[in-house]
Amino acid sequence: GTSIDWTQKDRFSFPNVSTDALQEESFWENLDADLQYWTRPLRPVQWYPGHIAKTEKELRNQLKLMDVVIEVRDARIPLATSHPKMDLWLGNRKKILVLNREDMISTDDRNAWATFFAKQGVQVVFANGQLGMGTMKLGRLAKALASGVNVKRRAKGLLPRPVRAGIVGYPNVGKSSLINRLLKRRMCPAAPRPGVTRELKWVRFGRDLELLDSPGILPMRISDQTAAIKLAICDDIGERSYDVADVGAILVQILSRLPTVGSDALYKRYKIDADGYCGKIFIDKLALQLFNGDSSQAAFRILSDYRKGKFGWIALERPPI
Ligand SMILES: Nc1nc2c(ncn2[C@@H]2O[C@H](COP(=O)(O)OP(=O)(O)OP(=O)(O)O)[C@@H](O)[C@H]2O)c(=O)[nH]1
Repeated sequence: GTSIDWTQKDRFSFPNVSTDALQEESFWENLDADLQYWTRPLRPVQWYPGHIAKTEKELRNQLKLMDVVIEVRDARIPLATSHPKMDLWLGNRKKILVLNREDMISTDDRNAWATFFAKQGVQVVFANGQLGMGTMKLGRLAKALASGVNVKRRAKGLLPRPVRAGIVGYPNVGKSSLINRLLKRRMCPAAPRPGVTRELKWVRFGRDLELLDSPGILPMRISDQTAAIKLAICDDIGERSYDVADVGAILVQILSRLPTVGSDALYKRYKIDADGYCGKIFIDKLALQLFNGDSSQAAFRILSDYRKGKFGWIALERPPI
C-alpha cells in the first residue's frame, strides 16, 4: 500500500523543519492514496443513481433562477463537498463560497484554506450555521456581488429588480441553518428529498436582495469512494449508505497516523493499542471491551468522539500544494 515509513524520514535532517512537521506533511500528502487503497476492498458507499439524476435536474433548474449562488461546503472537507461540474452549472453567475462548521477546524486549517481560495480568486466566507457567525459578511458580499445585475438591466433599458441569491450544497453541510440565520428565523422547511416537487419561494433579505427559501442540493459523486468515506466520517451522509464498522476502522487508521493525534491519544481514551494499519482489530477490541462484541456500536463511539471534537478539531483535508 502507500503506508508511510516514518523511520525513513527520520534519517534525513532538514534544517529548521521539525520531524513532526515533516510527518504531518507526509500524512496529508499520502492520505487520499491511503484512503483509496483502504476503501477498495470494502462495500462501496451506496448512492442511488436515480436520485442523483433527479437531484441534478432540480439543482440546474434552481440555479437558473439565481443571480448570486452561495455554495456551502463542510470546512473539514471542502474538496469532498465540492462538485466538479459546479462551475459549469454556474455559467456566468457570481459565486460566494461558504466554508461552514468553521468551529470544527483549527485556526491553521482555516488560514490554509483562506490562502488557497484567495489565490484562486474565489470569495470565501467562514461561517457557523449553528451560531450565525459569518452571516453578516455573507449578506454584505451577496449584495456587493449582485449590484452588477441591475447595472446590466439599466443598460438594456430594463427597470431594476431585487437581486436573487440562493444557497446550494451537499446534504447536511448546514444549508438550512444558514438560510435561517440569514433570514433571522427559527425554522426553515426541511429540505425536501430529491425528486419531490417543491414550491420555490423568494424571501426578502435586506434591501434590494431576495433569498430562495429552500436550498439547492448538489448530487453525490457516484464513483468517488475517497470523498464518500470522508462524507461518512463527517456525518454528511446517512448511516444507511455505508457500513459503520468499516468507516470507523478507517477513521482509527487515519487518527493513529495523524501526528497531532496518534496512537497515544487513542490509547489514552480507549486503553487499546492502535498500529495505523488495521483499524478493524482496534474496533473489535473496543467492541469486546465495552459493547458485548458489537463492532458497529464500537465504531459508532469512535466516529461520534471524532465528530464531537474529542481528539481536537481535526479536518480531513488540507489544500493541495
Ligand atoms: N458544529 C456546527 N454544526 C452545524 C453548523 N451548521 C449546521 N450545523 C448542524 O449540522 C446539521 C445539519 O444542518 P442543516 O442546516 O440541516 O444542513 P442542510 O445542509 O440544510 O441539510 P439537508 O437538509 O440534509 O440538505 C444540524 O444538526 C445543524 O445544527 C456549524 O457551523 N457548526
